[in-house]
Amino acid sequence: MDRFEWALTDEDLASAPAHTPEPVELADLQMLLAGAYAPLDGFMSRADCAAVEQHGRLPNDGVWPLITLLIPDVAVRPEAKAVVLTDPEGAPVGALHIAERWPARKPGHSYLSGAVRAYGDGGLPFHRYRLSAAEARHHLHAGQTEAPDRAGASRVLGFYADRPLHRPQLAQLLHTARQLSAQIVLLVPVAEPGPDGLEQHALLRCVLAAAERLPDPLVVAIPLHRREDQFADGALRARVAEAYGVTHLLSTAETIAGRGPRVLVPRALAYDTRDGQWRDANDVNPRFARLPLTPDEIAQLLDDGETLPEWHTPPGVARELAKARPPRRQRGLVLFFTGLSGSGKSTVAHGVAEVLREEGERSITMLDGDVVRRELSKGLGFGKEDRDLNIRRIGFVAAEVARHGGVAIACPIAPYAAARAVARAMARTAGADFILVHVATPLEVCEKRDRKGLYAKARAGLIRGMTGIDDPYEAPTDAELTIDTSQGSVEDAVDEVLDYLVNGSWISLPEA
Ligand SMILES: Nc1ncnc2c1ncn2[C@@H]1O[C@H](COP(=O)(O)OS(=O)(=O)O)[C@@H](OP(=O)(O)O)[C@H]1O
Ligand SMILES: Nc1ncnc2c1ncn2[C@@H]1O[C@H](COP(=O)(O)OP(=O)(O)O)[C@@H](O)[C@H]1O
Repeated sequence: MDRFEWALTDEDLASAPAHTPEPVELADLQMLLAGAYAPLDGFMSRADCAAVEQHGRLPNDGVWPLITLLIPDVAVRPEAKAVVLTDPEGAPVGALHIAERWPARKPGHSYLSGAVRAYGDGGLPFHRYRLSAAEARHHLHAGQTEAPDRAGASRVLGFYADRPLHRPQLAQLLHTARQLSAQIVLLVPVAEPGPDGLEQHALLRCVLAAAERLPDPLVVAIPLHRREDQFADGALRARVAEAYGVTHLLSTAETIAGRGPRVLVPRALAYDTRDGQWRDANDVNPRFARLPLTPDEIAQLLDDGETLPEWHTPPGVARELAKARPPRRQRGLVLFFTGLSGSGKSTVAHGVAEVLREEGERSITMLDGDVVRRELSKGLGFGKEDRDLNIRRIGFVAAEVARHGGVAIACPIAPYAAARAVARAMARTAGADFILVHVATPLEVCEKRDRKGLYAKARAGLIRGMTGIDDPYEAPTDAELTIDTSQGSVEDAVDEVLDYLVNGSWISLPEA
């Protein structure tokens, strides 16, 4: 592994170009700064990258994913000695002393390697829980109450809390910590929403509520980002845990390889209704056993507005989860119609909005095509880039509406799947639901309707780039609902959408 030198002056940094890295790179930077990737002290060198790509590991070291920084050449000129790395708001987080630069496969881009240092005050949410590896080890050392074991080392039991802890996980942790006489460290990954989509602050609050039930645990927020590769993720988790002083890792991950803490696979527990204890599932008479709820069962209870049962979830955790995932009736919702011009998106969307307004339970924001193009996307055309930008803007506004519990109804053509996926992701990140309705009326019918005469003009060659004629429409494969307005009345189409919303508990309507 290459070790890097840091030899930059304040003037070097003051005149260095700035660049906002991708979220994974920014998370890696923060991990490097926290000493969480020790012994790695900077973005990987070219030789290290080659080793990882070929063998999945660094020379004389264990399994590693690539820890790289890719920059556009225009952002950082070849003669630059350093680059200041900023968070998405532009606040500096760290600086890189460029040791090496080599061209990437992506045209116009290069990789940079070298040592990193903290710089500026950006990128520090979860401040109180963001301990560096050294601070965590110091804290654990100071908090040692148990005598060191025979080998002279004290034990630290680590657990990655990327989901809220319920009673079974708490029981497993307590049991294992007692057996080992170990202190407990809860590592909460906060670089991105959890695997079930739980927003990071909500996750941390859930973990803190659960932590009250453990004996003096150390809760650490770490900016660890998942990769595509589960194997590399597992290895990285073990390595980071080790850097934070963990000697034993309670983990369900199948693939934690190589060196690092001892990985303990927890026993399956069941709740014994006779005495209210969680114990080894094999030791509970099946007649009196309740198994832990699955993530899907928990999600269903929350969607329906049920309180999570006390035998399974401490009330403090249940309260936090109910706030983070309110019942669908109160949760923000983006209802996104897509389809060809004239397919009926606008007519059906307005029909649905009208019923919801009459009902009066929810606040409705209509992002109508014409209004959006006038107010939000004025000046944009119908080339791919402009259409994508239009959908991105709609997705952003819709997600903000939904973040605060509102219902946003949008009805653009949105011909490109990737742009629709961006809108979906923005809604999810805002803690809202996203329902894609494909208004799949056949082109011939849309063309016959031709309310604005655009199809006729397109056929006559008077306008270009008309969706469905000489511009693409990528039919969704991920629509929650598909309707065809060539069959049936407007009312039928509106009812189809309303039925879907009622059946999924997003709304309730009085019986007709
Ligand atoms: N070239 C071309 N292709 C498609 N549509 C065109 C075009 N030029 C203008 N129009 C009119 O603009 C409306 C579509 O705008 P959108 O904002 O929904 O389009 S997109 O989602 O950004 O692709 C669309 O309105 P709707 O009929 O309500 O869909 C058209 O009337
Ligand atoms: N079942 C139906 N659902 C929706 N629209 C219908 C239906 N039957 C006929 N139409 C007509 O089709 C046209 C659809 O236009 P519009 O809603 O503006 O489409 P879009 O927003 O997709 O461009 C309207 O004139 C509407 O009255």
